[in-house]
Amino acid sequence: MTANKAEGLVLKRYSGFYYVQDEQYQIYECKLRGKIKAPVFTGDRVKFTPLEAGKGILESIIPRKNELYRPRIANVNLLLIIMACKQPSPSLILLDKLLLLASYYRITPQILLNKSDLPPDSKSIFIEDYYPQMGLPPIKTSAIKKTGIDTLRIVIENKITVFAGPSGAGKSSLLNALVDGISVKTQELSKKVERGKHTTRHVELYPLESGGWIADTPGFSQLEIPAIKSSELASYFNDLSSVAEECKFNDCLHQGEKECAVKDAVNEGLIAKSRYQNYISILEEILAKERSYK
Ligand SMILES: Nc1nc2c(ncn2[C@@H]2O[C@H](COP(=O)(O)OP(=O)(O)OP(=O)(O)O)[C@@H](O)[C@H]2O)c(=O)[nH]1
Ligand SMILES: [Zn+2]
Repeated sequence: MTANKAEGLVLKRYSGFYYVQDEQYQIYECKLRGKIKAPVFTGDRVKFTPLEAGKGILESIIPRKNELYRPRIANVNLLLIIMACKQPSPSLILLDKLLLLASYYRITPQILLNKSDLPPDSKSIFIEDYYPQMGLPPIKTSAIKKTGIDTLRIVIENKITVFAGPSGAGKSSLLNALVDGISVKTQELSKKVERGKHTTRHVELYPLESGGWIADTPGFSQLEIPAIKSSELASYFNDLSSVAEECKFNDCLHQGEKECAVKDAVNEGLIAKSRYQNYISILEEILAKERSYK
């Protein structure tokens, strides 16, 4: 029995069926083996038994690397954080929150600055200067001029990618540039994206012909801060955590304390003020939540 089992990736669930893509890019319409009780997510890697005529039986879920609940998707490899160089000006708080979420859910983040055909504004220049020091060099694209798209293709190759970013940054335009003239499936995606009509409940993965899958979802539509303790927040900020060890107090929150290495580093210009301010504003949100639970 086990000899003819195959491995595949769940692209979507639709009216009781799971659409599973195998390693040869064949798609099978699978029913669930009765004994599976745990919910199957889009993005799950599964074992299945192929049957005739593109049908199959989904047998088991291979353990997940990560899982998101809103949207519900498993095994995301890349969070593509899309900001425009200007129009709209990049949102640094959104960027830092998305980086925090990526780190919390153990998803590799990639910053992308779109609209590189326009002169960048000061925040965009800041992102290009500062974030590479944290190991986060942005890629630059112009969805309109079609520049940087090949670099983006390489970055997302063979990965499950979720797009995120403010309205107007160019997410739909980039998707359209990526899927330009490709398969029917992906053209459906670009149409869908244009209409901007997707529910977050049924996430669908679209295979790109150049390799990789893009989730049909705005990604982290809910920017709720996950259950991080106030004492752990700084550990998710690479630039803060690297100096936090030198704080006088082990439990320093880098807020009102005296002799805080983080605050010193901010005053010396080693840590960006915006990063520190965004840390403090998220910290205050978490502290307020913690107080309300007491
Ligand atoms: N100059 C320039 N304009 C762009 C570029 N990419 C997108 N735009 C324009 O920016 C506007 C917003 O682009 P969208 O692709 O709709 O942005 P979005 O991020 O999908 O926005 P939402 O659907 O609201 O989340 C449109 O008018 C695009 O034509 C670019 O690379 N350069
Ligand atoms: Zn401190």
